Amino acid sequence: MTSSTFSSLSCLLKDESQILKLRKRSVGNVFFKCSMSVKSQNPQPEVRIGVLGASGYTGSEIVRLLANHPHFGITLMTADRKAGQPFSSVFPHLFTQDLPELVTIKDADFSKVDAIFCCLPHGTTQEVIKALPKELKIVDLSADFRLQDPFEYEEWYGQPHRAVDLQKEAVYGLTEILRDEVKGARLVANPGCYPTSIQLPLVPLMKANLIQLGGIIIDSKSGVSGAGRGAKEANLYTEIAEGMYSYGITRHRHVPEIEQGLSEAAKSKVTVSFTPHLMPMIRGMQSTIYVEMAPGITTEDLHQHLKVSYKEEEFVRVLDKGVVPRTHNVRGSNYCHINIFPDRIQGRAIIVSVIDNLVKGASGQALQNLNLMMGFHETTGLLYQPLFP
Ligand SMILES: NC(=O)C1=CN([C@@H]2O[C@H](COP(=O)(O)OP(=O)(O)OC[C@H]3O[C@@H](n4cnc5c(N)ncnc54)[C@H](OP(=O)(O)O)[C@@H]3O)[C@@H](O)[C@H]2O)C=CC1
Ligand SMILES: CC(=O)N[C@@H](CCC(=O)OP(=O)(O)O)C(=O)O
Repeated sequence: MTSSTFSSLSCLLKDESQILKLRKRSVGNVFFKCSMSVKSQNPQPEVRIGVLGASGYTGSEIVRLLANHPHFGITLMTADRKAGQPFSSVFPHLFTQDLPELVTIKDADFSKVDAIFCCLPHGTTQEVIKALPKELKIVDLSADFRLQDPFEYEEWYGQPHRAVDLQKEAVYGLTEILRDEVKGARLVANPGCYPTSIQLPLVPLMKANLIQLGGIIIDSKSGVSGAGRGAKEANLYTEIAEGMYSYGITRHRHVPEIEQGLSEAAKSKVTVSFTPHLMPMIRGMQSTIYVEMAPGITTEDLHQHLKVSYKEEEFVRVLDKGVVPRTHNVRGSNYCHINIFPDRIQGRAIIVSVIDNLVKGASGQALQNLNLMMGFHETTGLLYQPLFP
């Protein structure tokens, strides 16, 4: 099929799954051009989107992804310190789009939107979402609504939860695992980046009782964009370049989120050793997970089970035996690559999982969720191929 045939055909298709099948026989870049032309012929968006925190890393990543979306159009964008500045001066790489100005949340007109991506710091988020009109669909990228138990929130976040009803209402948006719940949700708590990279491989294995619940060791590494765009001494180039360090040892706030998801999958309390590391790279995240297999189970069994579990999934790829997942191979995309290796210690396996923290670990998964909540195919606007190297 030639590029131009693909463009004309896929622009005529309404059903995103048909486009997906077509794309698999063509190239990703052509799909991008097609989606842009659909958008330009359709100036009134079907779904009007607000991005709260559009001047941050995850907010701007939402804006980048929505450039490729045929149904969603941005009609509201907020910022805090950068309110009043033209978006094109805050993020010149996104200058091609016709975007609204950056306003404060106080000045935002929520009658202009049908759905919200909330890309604000945790703590602030619960106060903001509590005050929003109740009919809005919301995907929240912060940690505020991920934990089901308000006391656990208080223990790990150091202050009482101030929107407990919303915390109860929120659905945890690990899309591949909780797709049906996400479809019917009004408020989705988008998972943290580390918990996404960890739960995607472990949840299916736990549900099938293929690994032991004890002795799980998780060593994770993140790019610096995971810490957001706000200026902090610890994130200066001089502090990050040519070195790495672990942080939050035994007390990182993603521990309860990881344990909550794994305990639900195992139907029994799971406790993990989790150590995150900051790496001298901009994007990307790797989790290396050491597990003990159930008696009689081999790494081939784990690999085969994950292959089967994710065989219909666009965004989770279980690599062929021996192929090492690399952050470069998912960069800028919504893909998660996973593989499993035998440990030298008998009975143990080593699982490696990689994502882009800003895409599958944040804005990409958020868009996947909002697509489902609004009744569209979940891959809509997300079929970017990774940016290698
Ligand atoms: N970065 C990542 O990889 C991931 C981040 N997350 C979570 O997503 C959320 C956003 O993260 P990220 O984009 O990295 O953060 P950034 O620091 O890059 O952006 C934060 C945004 O929130 C705005 N903001 C800050 N404080 C306030 C406030 N008090 N009132 C209103 N707006 C405010 C900022 O505006 P201004 O710049 O104008 O001051 C900016 O637009 C966080 O909760 C984060 O933990 C989740 C997964 C991964
Ligand atoms: C490198 C870095 O600093 N990463 C962040 C995690 C990013 C994330 O997922 O944060 P939320 O849970 O707030 O959404 C951290 O360790 O706190």
